[in-house]
Amino acid sequence: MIVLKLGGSVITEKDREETIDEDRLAALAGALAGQEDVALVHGAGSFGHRYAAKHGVSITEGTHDGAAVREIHGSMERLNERVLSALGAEGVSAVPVDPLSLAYRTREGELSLPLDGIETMLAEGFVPVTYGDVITQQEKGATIVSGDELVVALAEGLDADGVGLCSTVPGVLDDAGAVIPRIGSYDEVAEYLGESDSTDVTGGMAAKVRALLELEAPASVFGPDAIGRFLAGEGAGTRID
Ligand SMILES: Nc1ncnc2c1ncn2[C@@H]1O[C@H](COP(=O)(O)OP(=O)(O)OP(=O)(O)O)[C@@H](O)[C@H]1O
Ligand SMILES: C=C(C)CCOP(=O)(O)O
Repeated sequence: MIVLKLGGSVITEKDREETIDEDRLAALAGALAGQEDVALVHGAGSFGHRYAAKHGVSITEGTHDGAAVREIHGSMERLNERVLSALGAEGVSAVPVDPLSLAYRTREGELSLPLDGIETMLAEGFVPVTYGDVITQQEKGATIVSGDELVVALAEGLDADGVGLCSTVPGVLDDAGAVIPRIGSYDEVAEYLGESDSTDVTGGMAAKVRALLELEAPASVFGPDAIGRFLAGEGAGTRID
């Protein structure tokens, strides 16, 4: 099975509040038509990040304010609903997986994500669709979990054969803007890796590469045009292994 993340900046217009990139989302959903054995994750883009920033909540900064949690989570639910309906329109048997209700962080910040329900969804032919969200954390109230963290937890826990991150960029880029074909260690590319270029409380490309290098399964970072190649098992963007 594969774990695939649709980047928030791909499926939304990241600089326009709560705005979907309809054409992009429809094209990605079309590429996934007929696909099974895939767990999907999506990021926040213009939906979750600005509410998280407004309330000062991040992966490490928590809140005990229920209204803040509801506002961040509500925004992500609205985005998830749109992703589900785009997938549904292509006949994908997509079903939601809500991190706030399912997952939590320990006091040390470790993510706990029970997988039995998701495994059963996959076994029954559903395509689970989860997303970066706000989740509770012991002694901190609630913090953000990024879609990238969920990708790692799903890939490890479900023993994925492959991992894909579909982002706005065609891959991890070097200082000349060229796609780096393969990354085997963080140090070889650290100088090129930066933060996201818009409001993003979870880290941009540096955090992604770091997390993907820790996985057993090979991972790829690619742009929306390459999703078909990725799903066909062909080379797409940057391979991280
Ligand atoms: N060396 C690099 N190569 C490619 N992108 C880079 C690099 N350094 C920084 N970036 C930034 O990382 C961004 C991708 O990370 P970002 O977190 O925005 O993506 P996403 O996963 O699509 O969105 P989201 O986090 O909302 O789900 C790129 O748009 C770019 O601005
Ligand atoms: C900001 C929120 C709610 C989730 C962030 O998830 P990401 O866009 O995958 O980093």
